[in-house]
Amino acid sequence: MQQPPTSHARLQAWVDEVAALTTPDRIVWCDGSESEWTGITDALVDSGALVRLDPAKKPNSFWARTDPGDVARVEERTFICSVDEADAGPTNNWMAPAEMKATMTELYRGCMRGRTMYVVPFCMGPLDAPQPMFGVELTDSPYVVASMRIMTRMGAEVLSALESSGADFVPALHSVGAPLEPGQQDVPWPCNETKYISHFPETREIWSFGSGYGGNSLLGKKCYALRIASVAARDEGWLAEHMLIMKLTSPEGRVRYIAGAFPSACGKTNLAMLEPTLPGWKVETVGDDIAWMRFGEDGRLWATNPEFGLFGVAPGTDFHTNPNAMRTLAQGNSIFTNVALTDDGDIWWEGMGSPPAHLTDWKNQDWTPSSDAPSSHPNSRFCTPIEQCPILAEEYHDPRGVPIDAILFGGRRKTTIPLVTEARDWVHGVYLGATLSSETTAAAVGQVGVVRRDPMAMLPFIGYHAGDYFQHWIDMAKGASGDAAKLPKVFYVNWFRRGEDGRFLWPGFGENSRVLKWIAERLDGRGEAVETAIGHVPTPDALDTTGLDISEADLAAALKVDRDEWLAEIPQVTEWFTKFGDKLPTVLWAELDALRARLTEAA
Ligand SMILES: Nc1nc2c(ncn2[C@@H]2O[C@H](COP(=O)(O)OP(=O)(O)OP(=O)(O)O)[C@@H](O)[C@H]2O)c(=O)[nH]1
Ligand SMILES: O=C([O-])CC(=O)C(=O)O
Ligand SMILES: [Mn+2]
Repeated sequence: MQQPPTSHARLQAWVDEVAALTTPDRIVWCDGSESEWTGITDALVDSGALVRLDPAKKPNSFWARTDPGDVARVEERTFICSVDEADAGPTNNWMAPAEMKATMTELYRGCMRGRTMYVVPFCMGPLDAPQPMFGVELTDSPYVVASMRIMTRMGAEVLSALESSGADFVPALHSVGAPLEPGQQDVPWPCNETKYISHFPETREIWSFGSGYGGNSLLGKKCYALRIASVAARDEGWLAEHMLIMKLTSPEGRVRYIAGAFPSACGKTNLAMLEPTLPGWKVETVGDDIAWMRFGEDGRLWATNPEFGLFGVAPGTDFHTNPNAMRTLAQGNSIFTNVALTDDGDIWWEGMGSPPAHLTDWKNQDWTPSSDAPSSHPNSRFCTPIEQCPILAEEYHDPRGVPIDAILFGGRRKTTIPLVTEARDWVHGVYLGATLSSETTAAAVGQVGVVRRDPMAMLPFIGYHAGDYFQHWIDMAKGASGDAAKLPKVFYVNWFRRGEDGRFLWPGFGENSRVLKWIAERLDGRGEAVETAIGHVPTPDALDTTGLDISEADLAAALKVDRDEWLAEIPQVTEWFTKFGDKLPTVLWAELDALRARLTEAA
């Protein structure tokens, strides 16, 4: 008798059960090998789903176009299916697990007909971690398999580690929801108008249906490493956060590790890969999107990046803004989705220098610089191996991670929020995170540019009640062996404040190193600041602006604490906090009261 593909009984039973429900033509157990990648990408090229880029320009790289209706995360269709509705809280969509499973089971029935079901064993974080974080994704999308090979550690090694440890894994089921009838011609981007991105926090399961877009389909990323992991983190006393992690070294050689939470498409990848304009300063990348943070034996908060690749916003990325991303991509082995294709087999997007005379746009139409619409979707993405990043920190590979000195919160705000503010203490820092606001971006389906609260940049990713999440953050102070000095210092940044003429006041990108320098000085107990009603803000002189082309007026406007703008925030924050009822930690109400009092006193 033939050996079953795995000795892991629970995995085998689940694969059999899903196959019986979804009825794929065949099942492939992915080993993650080079030859498997070649086979999958060759087949996608043959079917027209991918276009191979010119190997002289981007070796082993591909251009993908989605269905125009499947370009971003679908927050309206994302569900936290806790047993008790109250556990999902006011910021999540909820459906009872049994009801969701009944609904989705009918959608899944026969949904892989005519397709291959791939079994993708993956591990979030290093495989040699003390407790490797396993998952297995079942998917009928070869695009997802290829992308998962870039974004996670996956394949035979993971499966054998899973088998030999007998460890548990997060089962993550994905289907594009587009069965093929015999003889039916496939489309380049199969998907379904009906979409569900469902999470079952108690049983740690993920069910995704109808979308092939990365944020909805690469289930190790947002679904596992944020939504499911945030629940595990609450239960076990750690944090799963939407954060970049960077290593910052001063000219004197002093190393600081900084984590930063900015909402989707608000600058994490760019800050994580920053090339400082200040001489002698060095930035190295540990992570660009997700941080898992646990207390070490030393009482400090240590962060790891569970991912293996970068799934970054393409538009705006070029040699001036993010040279290290360009160098990463130049090495190839990447998938570009919804960008434009040049006539000579390379990729292009808005922000990458002056446009060529002709392109094929993300909708596969001819495009010229006189075209009305952009050539690339604003949420077009590159998917590329993080190990190709030329400034990857060696600590990336260390399962212990790095001890975090500072946490930055930041959003995209035209007004109100100064370039940088240091929190007064940990609880005030949690208040800043809990009230973080940002203009919406193209990373999620819906209106762009609307200011909304996005607490800790986790609004779409908290897998439970956000009020409990705030309390969990406050309780982290107890985890630092009671020694508050060991907690990271919290800062609030805004690279996106604008002048009355609509210009960005601050040049951003590599120039953000000047703000990082001030933060490092504050960590050293140096750095000039004024104590304002909202926290400690640098004096214009305290920022190193040597060689920077910025007017005094713009710098002052970027740093300004405008009392009226801040007073106008108070009723909005009150309304926001009221949503959480008695789940809102009372210390956060106290922070709001204290802020109001300070603002009024300052009058
Ligand atoms: N003006 C300005 N724009 C920036 C800055 N940093 C990033 N951006 C732009 O903001 C957009 C998104 O930046 P990313 O760094 O990809 O955002 P992210 O936070 O990693 O986003 P997700 O991958 O969606 O979580 C890009 O178009 C960038 O060019 C900055 O300092 N100033
Ligand atoms: O998940 C995605 O599609 C990309 C991402 O990082 C985000 O939206 O924050
Ligand atoms: Mn993200």
